[in-house]
Formats: sequence, structure tokens, C-alpha cells
Amino acid sequence: MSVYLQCLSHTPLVGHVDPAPEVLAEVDAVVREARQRIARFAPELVILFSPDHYNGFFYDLMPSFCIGMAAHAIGDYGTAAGPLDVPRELAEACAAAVLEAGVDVAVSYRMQVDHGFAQPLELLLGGLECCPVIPVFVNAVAAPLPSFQRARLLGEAIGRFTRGLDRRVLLLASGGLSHQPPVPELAKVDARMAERLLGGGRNLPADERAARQQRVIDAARAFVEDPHSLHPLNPEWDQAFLDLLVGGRVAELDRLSNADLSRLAGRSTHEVKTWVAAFAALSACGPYRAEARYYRPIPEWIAGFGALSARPVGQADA
Ligand SMILES: O=C(O)CCc1cccc(O)c1O
Ligand SMILES: [Fe+2]
Repeated sequence: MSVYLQCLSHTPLVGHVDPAPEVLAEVDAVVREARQRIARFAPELVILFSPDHYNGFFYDLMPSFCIGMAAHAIGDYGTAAGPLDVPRELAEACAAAVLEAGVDVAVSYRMQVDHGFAQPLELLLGGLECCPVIPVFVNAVAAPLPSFQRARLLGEAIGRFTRGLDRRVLLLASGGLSHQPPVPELAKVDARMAERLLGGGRNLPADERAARQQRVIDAARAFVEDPHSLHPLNPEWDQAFLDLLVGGRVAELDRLSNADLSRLAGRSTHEVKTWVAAFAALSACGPYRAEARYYRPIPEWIAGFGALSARPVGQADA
């Protein structure tokens, strides 16, 4: 088998609150080049690590990790809606292998996913059903959260599973880097919002969906005016995180507590655990070489926005 890795920040604010044209063009080029590398690699299977934002996973039953045996994107913020092409038997084999390896992942035969999954599939592969994909949810917003170490062990177990496949496997991770958009916290919200977080927020009616999105859009506009209206982005932390991935030192993150990460870089920065899982999966396939590193803090998108690719040492350019 051969393997390629692409990590990319997501943001549903694209097209809603956009940065200067030069910045947009720069990000477009980053995404276009990633899409071209992926097209040359011609993946036969995608394993996509992504968080959720209280669209598919709620506090009525919140797993740390969940592998989808079938999945459907809800189409929030104008991202693609509809089914993903999940190869069910392969997803079942993947879940069985991960459980066998000692990581107690949940499974879903009706997984709902949001922009976290839909955006990278659209941008990097051209749509939700362009390539068979095993979706892997990583809880990055609903405290208590899994640790960096567990995200790494999940990734390693999935990497060992993919190593045994006779296919070209693309590892994708979606989310991060430092950021803290206004995502509600169960401990702090009123009874009405708590009911949403407990599961009442599933399949929101159109007007409530629009109001929810507008709150995030308004917060982005305010953040551009005042970088202290939300937890500030942390480019220094983001670059140090990228350094660790490039240097093959992802296990060093085991020492970073969830509370410290939230304090340093914002509560949604836990989305970077998708990157950790993807890099851990790649590292289970041998030594790797990172390439195409990109980073820019983009307040309009409430995102420390980054991209990073990697392939095994000795695996030829696709
Ligand atoms: O809709 C939401 O609840 C959050 C949306 C959102 C905003 C900025 C960066 C993100 O990564 C993100 O997911
Ligand atoms: Fe997100």
C-alpha cells in the first residue's frame, strides 16, 4: 500500500466573512496545490479525521472517537449536503482493528457530519462522494475531551490497519489551529441552549439554523475589529505545533493537558487532535517527510489557518 497525508484547517466563514483578496488568493493556491498532489496520488480510500460542532454529536451520548459505517453531511453554512461514500465493510474492519488494538472507539451506522467533514472533501476531492471515505470523528468541543495521547493512539491503530490494505490511502485531517469561535459550553449556558446540546439541536429548523450561523458570522466581524472580543489566535503556538509534526515529535504533545491547550490557544484548538491522529497514522507506516507547510492567522475566519502534507520517506512523488 501507499499512503499520503494532508492536514488542512477548516472554516465555515469562507464566503461569509472573507480576508483581503491577496490572502484569499494565497489560500486558494494552497488548496489548489494540495488538490493537485492528491489527484496525482489518486487515492482509492480516504480516512478523514474531523471534529463536529454540535451538529451530529450531542451530550445525550458523546463518544471521544467514532468511526462512521455510513454518514451524511447536513450542509451547514452552504457546504455540501448528502451522503458520503463510506465503504461499509472496510469501515467495520477498521473499527474492529482499532478496538483490537485497545482503543475503545464508538461506531455509528447513521453518522451526521457538518462542515468539518464536508469542507475538506469538497475542497480537496471535489465532493462528498468522489472517493470512498471512512469518517473518523474526534470530539474537540464537548468537555470532557480525549487527551492528545489518546488521539495519537487512535491514529496509530488506524495507521496499522491501513498498512495491511493493498490500496492507496489518503489520510486527511480537518480543523484547527488556534481559535475559539463562539461554541456553547454546557456548564455555562441557559436551559434552552443546554437542551440543544443534549440533542435537541439535531436537525435544527431553517430559521434557527440561520440564527445560529449568523451569531458566528457576527462574532467573526467583531473579531476583525477587536482581536480581544474572542480568545486571541496564537501564531507562536501554531508554528511550534507544526514544528513538532514536521519533526516527527507528535508524542511530545502527550504532556500537554487539555486545560493548558485551551488557555494557550483557545478552546477549539483541540481540533488539532485530528492532525495528531493523522500524523500518528502515517508514522505507523514508517518514517515520513513533511512538505507544503502553510500558516497564516486569519481573524476573518476565526482561524489560525494552516496546511501540512506528508508522505513516507522513500515513497516517490505522486
Ligand atoms: O459553527 C460553529 O459552531 C463553529 C464554526 C467555526 C468557526 C471558525 C472556525 C471553525 O473551525 C469552526 O468550526
Ligand atoms: Fe471547527
